[in-house]
Amino acid sequence: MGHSGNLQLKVVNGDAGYVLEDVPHLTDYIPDLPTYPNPLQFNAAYSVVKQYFVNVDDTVSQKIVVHKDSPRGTHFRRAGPRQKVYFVSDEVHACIVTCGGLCPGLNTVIREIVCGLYHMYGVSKILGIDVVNDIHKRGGTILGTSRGGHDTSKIVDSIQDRGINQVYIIGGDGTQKGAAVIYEEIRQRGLKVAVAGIPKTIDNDIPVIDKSFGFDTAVEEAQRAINAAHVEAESIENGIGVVKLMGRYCGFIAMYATLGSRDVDCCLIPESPFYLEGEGGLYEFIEKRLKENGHMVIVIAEGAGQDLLAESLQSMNQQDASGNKLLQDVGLWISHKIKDHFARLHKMAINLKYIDPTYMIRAIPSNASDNVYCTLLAQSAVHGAVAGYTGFTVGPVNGRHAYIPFNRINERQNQVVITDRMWARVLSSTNQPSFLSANELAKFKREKPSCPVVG
Ligand SMILES: Nc1ncnc2c1ncn2[C@@H]1O[C@H](COP(=O)(O)OP(=O)(O)O)[C@@H](O)[C@H]1O
Ligand SMILES: O=P(O)(O)OC[C@H]1O[C@](O)(COP(=O)(O)O)[C@@H](O)[C@@H]1O
Ligand SMILES: [Mg+2]
Repeated sequence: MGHSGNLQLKVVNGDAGYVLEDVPHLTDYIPDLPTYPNPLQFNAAYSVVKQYFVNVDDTVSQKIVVHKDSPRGTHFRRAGPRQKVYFVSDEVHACIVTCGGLCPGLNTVIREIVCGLYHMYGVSKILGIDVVNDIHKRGGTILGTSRGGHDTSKIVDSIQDRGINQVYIIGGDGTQKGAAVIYEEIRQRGLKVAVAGIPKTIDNDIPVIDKSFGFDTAVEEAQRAINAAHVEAESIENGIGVVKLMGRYCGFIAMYATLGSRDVDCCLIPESPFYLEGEGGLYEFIEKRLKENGHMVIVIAEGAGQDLLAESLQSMNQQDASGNKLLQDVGLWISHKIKDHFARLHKMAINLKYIDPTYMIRAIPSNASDNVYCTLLAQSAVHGAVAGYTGFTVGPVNGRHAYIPFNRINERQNQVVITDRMWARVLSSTNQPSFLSANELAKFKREKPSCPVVG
């Protein structure tokens, strides 16, 4: 594993507080590169488009809610086809790589990079990939994936030895950090190789972009587990259904699955600390809800309550090969705690069923809307690389696809902001306690400035 290295930032300041956080271009370090007319203008399918190409000066604003006197803030270069390209078709030798955990839509992105390169730019040399026809109907990734094992020098040696000049890297926060150091090494070696990142994560914790692909599909699949938990719980006296959903450091899947379902009585996420015993605690709430409704459903993100687990179990502080924290099974732990608590109470017999769909929500093919999203991501990445941009991640910012410099994607991870309206919607839909005292809430409001939340 490496680090982000000596990334050179391209920031353009304009009047009235306008800031463009631009992405690198091959001509930044290789002067006098020849350009060619974009072949897209000869493509029959695109002849209906009023304006073939994105204006070179188009940018996408990160901030869309503004006041009369507020600065216009950060902008990113708009994604899309350019009039001039820096590669001719038969010069391009592309490769595609997928890293990290699985995510619905990986095969669609692969397929659409291949199809985009071929149909829009006449490129046929794409390393190791022949037939992509129906791969979008399958979950997983046809290329395989892994955690750990990053050696920048060897990777760039291999790119150089094979004559690859466009690298498409699909992966999450770890992968985008890897992509950033690969780009930096390529720049230092002065190679004409465009590096494009396509952000992937089931947890939806990549900053700046509106949402990551596959997230909607995962939230939809999570409904099946929640529905089963609800059916089980409501069919038996004092039934409790506990569903554990993915989310290592953030609770977006749990939050959206809860809001999508409306059958959930309590949603627990890593960002919102909770406690079990005493007034305002989880046990008290469970007892109250069972008395009112006779059953309840709890959704818990896998990263929630890890501090409580560490207190009662021996914390092992283990990591996977990529340095991600390995978590204790909070779903199993909380199910045992609830069962033990009510067994000790004697006055209330409960029936608890624990459902852990884990990999089922991410090992499935993407739904139709994620497929469309993946297609746009792939095409934006291809347009960017062919136009000579490099060292960028592509993604929608306020609904418009943009090229975002790696440093912005890699500087932090997105989390649910529990002082934002979206979390309030959850609390209001479940009517669960916030588990926060007035003092703690005030502290959260002070400490956590609003950061982007999907939706
Ligand atoms: N800080 C880092 N610098 C360079 N490469 C990294 C870094 N963190 C992770 N990687 C590499 O990125 C790849 C995927 O990372 P991982 O965290 O498993 O998945 P994800 O990309 O989904 O976050 C691994 O090969 C890992 O070695
Ligand atoms: O068992 P694995 O493959 O390491 O993946 C499990 C973890 O990956 C995640 O899905 C997140 O990883 P990604 O950001 O790579 O999608 C977590 O929610 C989960 O804890
Ligand atoms: Mg990760």
